[in-house]
Amino acid sequence: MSKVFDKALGYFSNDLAIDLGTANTLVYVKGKGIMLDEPSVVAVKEDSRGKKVLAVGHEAKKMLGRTPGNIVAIRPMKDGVIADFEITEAMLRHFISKVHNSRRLVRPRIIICVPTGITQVEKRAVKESAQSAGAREVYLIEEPMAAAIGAGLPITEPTSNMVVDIGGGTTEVAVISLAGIVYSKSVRVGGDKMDEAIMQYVKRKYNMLIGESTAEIVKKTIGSAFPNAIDGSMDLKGRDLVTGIPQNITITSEEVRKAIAEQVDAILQGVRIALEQTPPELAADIVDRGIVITGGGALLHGLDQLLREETRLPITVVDEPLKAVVRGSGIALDDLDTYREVCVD
Ligand SMILES: Nc1ncnc2c1ncn2[C@@H]1O[C@H](COP(=O)(O)OP(=O)(O)OP(=O)(O)O)[C@@H](O)[C@H]1O
Repeated sequence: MSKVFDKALGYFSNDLAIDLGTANTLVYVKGKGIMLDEPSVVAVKEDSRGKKVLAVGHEAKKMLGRTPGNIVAIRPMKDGVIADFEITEAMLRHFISKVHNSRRLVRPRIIICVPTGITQVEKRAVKESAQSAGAREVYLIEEPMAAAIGAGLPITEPTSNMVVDIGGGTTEVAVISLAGIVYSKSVRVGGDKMDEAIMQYVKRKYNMLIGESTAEIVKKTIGSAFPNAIDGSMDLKGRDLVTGIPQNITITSEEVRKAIAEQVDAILQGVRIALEQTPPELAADIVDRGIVITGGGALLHGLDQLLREETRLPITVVDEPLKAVVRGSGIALDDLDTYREVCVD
């Protein structure tokens, strides 16, 4: 294991950058790269003695919707912020010890990403959660800033860049110039609400219940934001709500596109409002440079086409959009002296 010498403390330390997302948590270890990429899910057993964590990450996600009575699979982050403090801390502690191979090292410095729209109380919750999980110092970086750094945009130059980061719980639209966020808008709509909309559609149209993991697979496989961006269908198994008997249905990409249209439209509205409210000098840069889209939602078929059609601007999907935020936070961690100014209190 390569380690980085911490001059200030005279120890070897393994500092971390964490993208603590609603859907996924990714961890970058200084000097090593992205060492963990797991769903933000924790399986918890609850009895008279209290709560016990049974599984975290991939293992816990497999249990979603399949758990017996006293075991629940919890997603402790909701809409980009901590919904369950205790479970978030347990999840962070588990992930930190996993990347450190359970070795006791000097307590790490941690950069952790937060959405732009969150309150001071919510920021404090993230900091305290990371401290309780073992951090000695915690720096916060806003997700679109991290995404912009991860996308290789020239964030310190006096030119503006627009980033749209579409995650599980939130969509963040930000205009960045001279190492600061000049304008930002956070919409609490992302991939999770699309999954819910697919579940609702199947329930309404076919009288059938499907789980959120199935809805997510449908979205990723045949979901789209633009007509004819993908053509196909999927067979789904579920339970008939009336008879209670397992049944099969076939759902088409066109049906899925319509089912998630409201959520896609909310994202588009967020981008439109951001463009309208961006100061004119900065807007001129955006006309030239266009918009960069990041986050898992950027992978939705045809979303780039839709944004191109509706805004008439150049749209670029960043490479490996699910990793842009953690990549950017990692770059900031590797050169904290330069990037400290982009961190927020
Ligand atoms: N190929 C794909 N097509 C459509 N959506 C996808 C695809 N791959 C991943 N997603 C969606 O992207 C979302 C996860 O993205 P990401 O990991 O960037 O979010 P997050 O950082 O966990 O959430 P947030 O930023 O809201 O806290 C999920 O809703 C997931 O279903």
